[in-house]
Amino acid sequence: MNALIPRPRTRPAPGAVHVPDWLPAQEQRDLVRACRAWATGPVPIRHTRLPRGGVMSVRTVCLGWHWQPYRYSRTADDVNGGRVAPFPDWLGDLGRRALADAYGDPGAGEAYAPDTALVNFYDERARMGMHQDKDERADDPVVSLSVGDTCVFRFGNTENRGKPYTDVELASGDLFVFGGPSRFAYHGVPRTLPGTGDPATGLAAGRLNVTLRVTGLG
Ligand SMILES: O=C(O)CCC(=O)C(=O)O
Ligand SMILES: [Fe+2]
Repeated sequence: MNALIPRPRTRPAPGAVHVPDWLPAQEQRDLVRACRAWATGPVPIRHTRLPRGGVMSVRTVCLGWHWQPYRYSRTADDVNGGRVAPFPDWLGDLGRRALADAYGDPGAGEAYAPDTALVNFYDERARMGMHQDKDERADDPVVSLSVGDTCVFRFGNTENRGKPYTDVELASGDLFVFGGPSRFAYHGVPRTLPGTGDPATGLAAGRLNVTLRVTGLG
């Protein structure tokens, strides 16, 4: 929900930009509707299984390429073997607009060609530990869009999971981009703030996050 006083843009690290209230309400609703459809299949949204037997508390469904720890494939071999839904053109357009706005660089926007999206759903207990997005074979920026409950997004350094890091609140409609020197920075979601989302988005509870990436895979 929009605050009376707009939240300022911040740059927690070089190449990392937080743009509050970037996605208009109607597009948040459209994104929720699309995520709801993707969550049903061809590969259903699921708690990702980790190699050591654990499961992630977040539920994830992928577009374009399927991600499982720690690789991308065209088929969801750890779910139902299905081929993931295609990465839609409109989502690429959204990513180009996002990047151009975040960096104030129309050229960077035009050149951006994401080919995968990870759609994450957080219920009130879900969290994501500090990690790097490093299974891509390209160093193009990651574009992240959030809808629903606000979360604490921890954006760290490229060396380790610890300090220095910056905690940023990502609210519904916020954009976060990390590229350049921050592309391989550790980041995570220590918690969400249940009840902070506006049900008018179509999401009665929880948080959706969509990250767009360039896999560099052919
Ligand atoms: O939920 C978020 O804001 C971050 C998600 C994330 O880091 C990931 O999917 O790799
Ligand atoms: Fe990540």
